Amino acid sequence: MLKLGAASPFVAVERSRWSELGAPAPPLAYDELADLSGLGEPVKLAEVSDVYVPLARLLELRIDAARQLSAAQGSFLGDPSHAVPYLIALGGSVAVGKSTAARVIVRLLQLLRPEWRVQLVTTDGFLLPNAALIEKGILARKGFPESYDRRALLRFVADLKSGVDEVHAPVYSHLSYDIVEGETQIVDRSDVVVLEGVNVLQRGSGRVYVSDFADFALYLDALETDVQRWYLNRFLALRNGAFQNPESYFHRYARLSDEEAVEVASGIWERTNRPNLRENIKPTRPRADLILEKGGDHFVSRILLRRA
Ligand SMILES: Nc1ncnc2c1ncn2[C@@H]1O[C@H](COP(=O)(O)OP(=O)(O)O)[C@@H](O)[C@H]1O
Ligand SMILES: CC(C)(COP(=O)(O)O)[C@@H](O)C(=O)NCCC(=O)O
Repeated sequence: MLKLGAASPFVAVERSRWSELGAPAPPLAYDELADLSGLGEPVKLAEVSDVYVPLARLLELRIDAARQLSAAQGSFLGDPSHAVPYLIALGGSVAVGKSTAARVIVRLLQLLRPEWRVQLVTTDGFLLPNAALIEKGILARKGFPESYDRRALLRFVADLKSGVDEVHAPVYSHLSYDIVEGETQIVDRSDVVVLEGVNVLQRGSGRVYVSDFADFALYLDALETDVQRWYLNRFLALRNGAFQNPESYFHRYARLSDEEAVEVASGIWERTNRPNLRENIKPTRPRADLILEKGGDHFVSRILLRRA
């Protein structure tokens, strides 16, 4: 392990050392991995066994320890505690690979502990509907802090962590590029919830933040030029796939040439996602408990872990 200097709260673990932790790997077939992956290349099996399996083992250890602590404190207080879900927050830029990593982590936790109910929630469900963003003149700032119903998101995590039996999250569609009216995701009887989104580690002007309710916070990091490339590639893949659907908000981009599509996506990146990364997302990195640093090939090269 590498010390990052006396003032750093993190220790750095090189991939080679990290990959030796927490073996053996639970069985995860290539086909299943392809299903869990996003639009691009499937996540490599080596990436799962070297990076995500040790991560899932570490999370398993921390979840067990948190449960023991909660039970011990409950018996000290003479108040057997009502089990509440363990909340894992996963933040990072648009297109850095959060949804992909979150799906892999959820699946590995399910394989490691089949008795646990593990659910995935994405914060895009808490975006304001397009009509409200248009009214406020901030449609081009989708993903910025003010584009979310922050109070509803805070309420959601507060309810979850205070043991409310059934909590509802609104649902966002990347196809219609809008909130799906009347649809909700039910989170109930969960042992573990992974909450993924650009904003999970952000703080506003309030006194309480989403991260106050997170038991463990992950930040997925990469060079901005790499993330931009992944964003453009995903946009090109969407143009060949989802955008062809007439229901898609971006259907008007379905017939763009490669060059035109890159120009449109670069514009969205430069006007919206890059400034959001610089102003609102990257500054949350030091709040994480664990940072995964990815190289240009999506491989995690280094892990920074907050000292326990
Ligand atoms: N580990 C990985 N290996 C290969 N490709 C990946 C990996 N993680 C993400 N990607 C690709 O990068 C793009 C962005 O990933 P995604 O999970 O959609 O990002 P986010 O949820 O952060 O916006 C997608 O096209 C996805 O297929
Ligand atoms: C809705 C999002 C902010 C969600 O980001 P996520 O947390 O899923 O990475 C993003 O997908 C988005 O739509 N950004 C707006 C600009 C764009 O179309 O890329």
